[in-house]
Amino acid sequence: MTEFRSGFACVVGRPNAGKSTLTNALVGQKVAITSGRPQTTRHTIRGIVHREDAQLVLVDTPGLHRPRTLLGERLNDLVRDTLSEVDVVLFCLPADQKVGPGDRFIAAELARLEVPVIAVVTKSDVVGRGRLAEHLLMVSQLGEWADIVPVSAVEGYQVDVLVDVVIGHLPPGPALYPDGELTDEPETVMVAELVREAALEGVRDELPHSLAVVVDEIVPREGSGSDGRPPMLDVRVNLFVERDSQKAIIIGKGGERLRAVGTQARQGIEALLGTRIFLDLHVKVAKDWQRDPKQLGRLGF
Ligand SMILES: Nc1nc2c(ncn2[C@@H]2O[C@H](COP(=O)(O)OP(=O)(O)OP(=O)(O)O)[C@@H](O)[C@H]2O)c(=O)[nH]1
Repeated sequence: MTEFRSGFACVVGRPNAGKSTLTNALVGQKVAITSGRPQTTRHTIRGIVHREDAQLVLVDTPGLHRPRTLLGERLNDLVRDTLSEVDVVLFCLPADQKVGPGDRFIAAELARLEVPVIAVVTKSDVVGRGRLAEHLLMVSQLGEWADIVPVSAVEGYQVDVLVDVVIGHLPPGPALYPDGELTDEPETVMVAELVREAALEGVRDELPHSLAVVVDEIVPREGSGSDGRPPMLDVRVNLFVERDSQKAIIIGKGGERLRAVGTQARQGIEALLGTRIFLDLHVKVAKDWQRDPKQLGRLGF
């Protein structure tokens, strides 16, 4: 049995180099779920690659992710810190563009690090073999790379090879994060809290005590995310009240109030999850749920 490996990587490269598309191809659909979630690392997690034998956590590099500013300035200490804290750096160099001053600038900065850097030649599907070979040669002369891997994130070409190569550079260690979307307790609790807050805005009386909000599921919308943007998420939430009269209050005349609740909650949830969502709210009556142990359990109390 091979030893389990885990660690952090970040993807760098000049604007339009294919960083986001590559990140999404590496992590499949999980990127949106994990984006914007600060955890034990103080860096924002862009996605997690879960495998039988390894876990790779892709983190954002402040500044290098907005390389337009980078080209004008020196890399600041923060960026250098981040880059020296990860286990491996993926440097994207698009095959359809000549190695230019922007790439040389980043290469020079990366040369100062101790961390292994993998040169990833992105978009190899858009050029012929001759051009690709030429580009690989130019890239190999640009610096000291731990590996050079040509990929096409759009066609999925060599993405698995790249994952193997990256994991080869990770230290042995246990998984850092749980597998599976909904195991992330704090996130679903926060989503429920945002809905609850919106639903209770302007209402008084006993309703606050009678309302239980439960996140049913958070799943990526099928087919979304192929454009390089984080996938859109379907967020389904149940609002449990104790009486029909309370249900009527939450829903409002012609559903007007529930729509307003949805609009308000959606803004907060999108900011939290860092992606577009479709928020599906269902109001249900669970009679006297507060006094019923079975129901309490089901509602997460
Ligand atoms: N044909 C092809 N196009 C690609 C590939 N990867 C990315 N692209 C396209 O290249 C463009 C830039 O890709 P992004 O992933 O947004 O690049 P980025 O480096 O994240 O860009 P910035 O956010 O500006 O730094 C998009 O139009 C992608 O669709 C690829 O493997 N093949």
